[in-house]
Amino acid sequence: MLKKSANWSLDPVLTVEHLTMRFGGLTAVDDLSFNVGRGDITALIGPNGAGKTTVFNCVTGFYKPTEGRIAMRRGRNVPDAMIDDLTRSGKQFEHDKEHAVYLLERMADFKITEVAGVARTFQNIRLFGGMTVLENLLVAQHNKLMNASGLTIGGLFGLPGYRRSAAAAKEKAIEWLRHTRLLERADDPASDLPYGAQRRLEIARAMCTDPALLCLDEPAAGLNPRESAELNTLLRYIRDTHEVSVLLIEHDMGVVMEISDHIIVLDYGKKISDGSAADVRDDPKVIAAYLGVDDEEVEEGEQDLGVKKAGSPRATGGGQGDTA
Ligand SMILES: Nc1ncnc2c1ncn2[C@@H]1O[C@H](COP(=O)(O)OP(=O)(O)OP(=O)(O)O)[C@@H](O)[C@H]1O
Repeated sequence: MLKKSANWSLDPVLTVEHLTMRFGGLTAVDDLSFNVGRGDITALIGPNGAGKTTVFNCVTGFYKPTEGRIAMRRGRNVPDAMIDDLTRSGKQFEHDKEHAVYLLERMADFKITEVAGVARTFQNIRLFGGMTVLENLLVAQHNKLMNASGLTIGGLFGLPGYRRSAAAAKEKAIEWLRHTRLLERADDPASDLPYGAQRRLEIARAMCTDPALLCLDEPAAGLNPRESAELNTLLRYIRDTHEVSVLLIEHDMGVVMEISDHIIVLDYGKKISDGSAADVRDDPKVIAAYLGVDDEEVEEGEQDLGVKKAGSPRATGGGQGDTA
């Protein structure tokens, strides 16, 4: 069952405003604004080259946007005024007793994960292949452990605080191995896992950093139908049980339409639709630009919509059959 309330306008966890990213003469993301609702699964979709990965890279600090504000909001109903005050202050983040705001465009990528609570997975799996499955999850918690050690050798060799944190890190890793059905493979090298299991391990690793927002870049790519169904169950579990908001890029429309509370559609770096799965599915702009019409019809649709090409060639066939 999909949730009905429009969390993205009532209580956003992420607010992206006027985001623009230029690479030389190419505008990959063009004055884009959208919200991600707290506790929602939000999908960012669009044809190949629409700018989805560039948006992800801006949100997670891999790119510094050319223009725009990206505000991560922790705590319920963060007042807009708090974000405006922070923007004027020139600081990266601010908090009071109930809320915290982080301006991600001002923060380094590691701080976005560690401090602002945004975790991500990649289109191309990036695990430590030579390490065991369990070690991959412990490494993800390295920073927390180093802090618990007091950053001293003495700490590493025996402070009770460090021992407690090490035990908690292992417990958390085992919990996520269980949720992702990888416990039996805990001692195997990560590179020995089949592809679908490596994708689940990436999600487990991201969850071990205790994120408030989990960003997944094509999590269903390369999965078979059974694995895609399992992914849906896992993402719902993460949303419902751990109160984590999820933002995903996905080409598999079966996955997107089934699990998304909210869908944002990009074409040539601009937002062309934004709403529930039903709203987006029935939107003629989306059908023209994305959902499997041939090139000629896409051209006509774009002319009708006045969508301006960014000057880059777009790969054809960026539909659901592409990567699934
Ligand atoms: N680092 C970069 N340097 C130059 N151009 C880039 C860079 N990254 C992305 N682009 C260009 O920006 C545009 C948007 O690319 P992006 O990868 O964000 O699209 P996408 O929607 O994620 O596509 P796909 O579905 O194929 O992954 C494309 O024209 C791409 O070639």
